[in-house]
Amino acid sequence: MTGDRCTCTLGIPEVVDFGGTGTGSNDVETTIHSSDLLLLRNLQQFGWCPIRIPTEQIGHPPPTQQKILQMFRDYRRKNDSGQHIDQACTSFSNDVKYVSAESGSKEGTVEPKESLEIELSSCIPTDTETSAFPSLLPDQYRQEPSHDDKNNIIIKTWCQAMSWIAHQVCIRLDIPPDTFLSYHSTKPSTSSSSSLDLMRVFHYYAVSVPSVNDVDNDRERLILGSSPHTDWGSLTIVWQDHVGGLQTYCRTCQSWIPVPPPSCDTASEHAWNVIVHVGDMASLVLDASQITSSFRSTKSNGAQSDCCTEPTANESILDCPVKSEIICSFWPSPKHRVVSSPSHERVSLVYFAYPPVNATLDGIHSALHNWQPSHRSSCLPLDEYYLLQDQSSHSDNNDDDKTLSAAEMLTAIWNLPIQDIVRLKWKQVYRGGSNDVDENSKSTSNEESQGQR
Ligand SMILES: O=C(O)CCC(=O)C(=O)O
Ligand SMILES: [Fe+2]
Repeated sequence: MTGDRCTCTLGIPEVVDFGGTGTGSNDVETTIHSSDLLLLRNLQQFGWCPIRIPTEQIGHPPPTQQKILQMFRDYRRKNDSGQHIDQACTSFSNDVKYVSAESGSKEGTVEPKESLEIELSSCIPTDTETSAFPSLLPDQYRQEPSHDDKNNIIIKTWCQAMSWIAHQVCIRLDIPPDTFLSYHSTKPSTSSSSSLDLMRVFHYYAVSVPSVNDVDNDRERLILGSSPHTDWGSLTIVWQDHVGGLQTYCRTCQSWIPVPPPSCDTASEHAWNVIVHVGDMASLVLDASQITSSFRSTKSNGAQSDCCTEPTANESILDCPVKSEIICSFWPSPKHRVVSSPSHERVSLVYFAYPPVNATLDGIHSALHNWQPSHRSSCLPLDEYYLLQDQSSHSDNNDDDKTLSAAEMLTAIWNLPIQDIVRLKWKQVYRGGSNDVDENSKSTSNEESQGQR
């Protein structure tokens, strides 16, 4: 099944315009208030929503394909000239990491792309720099910066812009931003250094489809730049160029639906056209079915519930498992993938936002207790959440290791600090090489890794 138009009645979500002037199709939906409702409706119905933000709100023009491709050329030129012989992973500065091939599935299929990666904590202006967003460029950089400095500043500016957009989504929906996000744009110094948020700049190669033999004639051959997955965190903000290739899975009509790329007209410097994806953590804490409440009800009254009693010191949390295999969430976590084009290279920016490092899913669930997103919810099997899947490659699996079911995994992570959950996931997706994952860094330093979601 390819990216055909969805045949069910759901269609695709309408663009939400943060500028309030609308896309021209329906003026009723274009006031600020109704655009917030549309955003909420889209996240409830689809788990994702296209958003247009006028450039003047962000203060910096959106990326262009040309600019991003130039960055990768700059990196390669520098690398070829041997300047980074000892730091194969470091790009324009110590903050920006280059990641080459990635293996995106358990089977180890290599995804034809490269990326540059930066953590939000590296993007916050220090006290000596300007802290006023969106005037991000420190004075020192206004004098003739080097090529690398320019790339470095631009990437940081994009990262801040994407972080700001995630923050705006929460504000517009009245979600306390410090439940879903670790960073307030109004308080740049607050706990930024311990944020897990990161942005990746992707370059997907144009890959031609191998010739189809007779046996496979009726099956379409797709090259996946990013294999199907859900994102682990709270919110993901994606900017894609006009080539497109991002697709989301419609669980109703069971087919892949293209996420429309901005047309060449709208891909102008006047607006940022992005997509917000609900991440697994956000979806799980917005549990409408109350399956995750069984932990708290046993904790608060210590009584036997239909789950079990709170584990004693000698029992593991796994003695108190989630029984259900299905969750009904106010916001579904959308499964998505990227299909490589046979003829056009594609670029994107992907910003992965996580809750505060020391928060727990349980704590966020409680904090959002009074946040009523209305009553619509979608039910999906727990094993649809990649956060709850064991993403270790088959060859990494020791036969003695018991693989946890998705329900057991949810039980196991429910009260863990977010940073521990994410560390666990990095370990699962780390591929190959003799070096251990550097737990202080979100990057692996060898040739083949799997992307953070
Ligand atoms: O490049 C894109 O458009 C999306 C990639 C993605 O979904 C991811 O890296 O998690
Ligand atoms: Fe993703």
